[in-house]
Amino acid sequence: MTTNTLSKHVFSIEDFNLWYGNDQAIHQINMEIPRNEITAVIGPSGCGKSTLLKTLNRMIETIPSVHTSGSIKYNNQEIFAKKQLVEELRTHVGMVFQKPNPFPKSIYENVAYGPKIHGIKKKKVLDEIVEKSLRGAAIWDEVKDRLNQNAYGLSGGQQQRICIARCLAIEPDVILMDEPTSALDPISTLKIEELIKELKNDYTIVIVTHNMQQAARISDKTAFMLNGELVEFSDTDQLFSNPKDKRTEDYITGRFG
Ligand SMILES: Nc1ncnc2c1ncn2[C@@H]1O[C@H](COP(=O)(O)OP(=O)(O)OP(=O)(O)O)[C@@H](O)[C@H]1O
Repeated sequence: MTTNTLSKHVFSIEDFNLWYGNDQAIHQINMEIPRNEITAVIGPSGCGKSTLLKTLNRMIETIPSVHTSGSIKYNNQEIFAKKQLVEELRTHVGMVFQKPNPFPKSIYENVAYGPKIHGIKKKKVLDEIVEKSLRGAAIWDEVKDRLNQNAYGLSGGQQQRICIARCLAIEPDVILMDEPTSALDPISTLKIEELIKELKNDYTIVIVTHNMQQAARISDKTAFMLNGELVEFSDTDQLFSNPKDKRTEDYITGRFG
């Protein structure tokens, strides 16, 4: 897989279905995720948001009962193709989780971990990557004097920005975020939201959120899912002000969910 020629849509999802054993969790989804934009995925609990997100970097395959049909192309190449190496896909498509999950290591080691695994050994190069990534995650000034301290000593919001820095250190193309602020207080949430808006200059972001206001605040496009189906996928302004589907309208006006 090469990212030399970048497609307009990072992901093209066609007739995609997913089952956990006999239970179908995703039904016939068609969707194109635009490059350098923020796409939010919203919908009630259990509608399949996380499942869809975790499929995009094939994280879902860690669950043995999962099987799929249809096609998902990343940068014009089928992610399920036999020749596609999962590790390679995941260097292009990074992920940030709901709960900050730093390693029990120093701040520096958390960020240097990915580049080291990819064979970078020179201290000077690693130092540069660590600084650039921490700056990119808007946390450099807060931690620059304590890079050797354990990341567990940071607040939840700071830990989440360390996890974003860890993700940036592998120079991804896309960042998947699974409810990245749901474990954070309002001030940390705002900081992460500001950061996400800045990151879209350099990355494509797909974010799952329970929080409709958050989707409205930060995303360019919003996908509304219900019972494993993609009900509506539109520009965020349009989806919240003038939804095309009655089910979207009912959800965003709080009639269910
Ligand atoms: N590991 C699993 N094994 C079996 N079924 C699963 C598994 N994970 C999720 N499911 C089922 O798949 C469906 C979609 O779940 P998913 O977690 O993707 O929804 P979600 O919209 O992200 O929900 P939430 O907002 O509560 O996180 C649900 O019916 C769920 O019970």
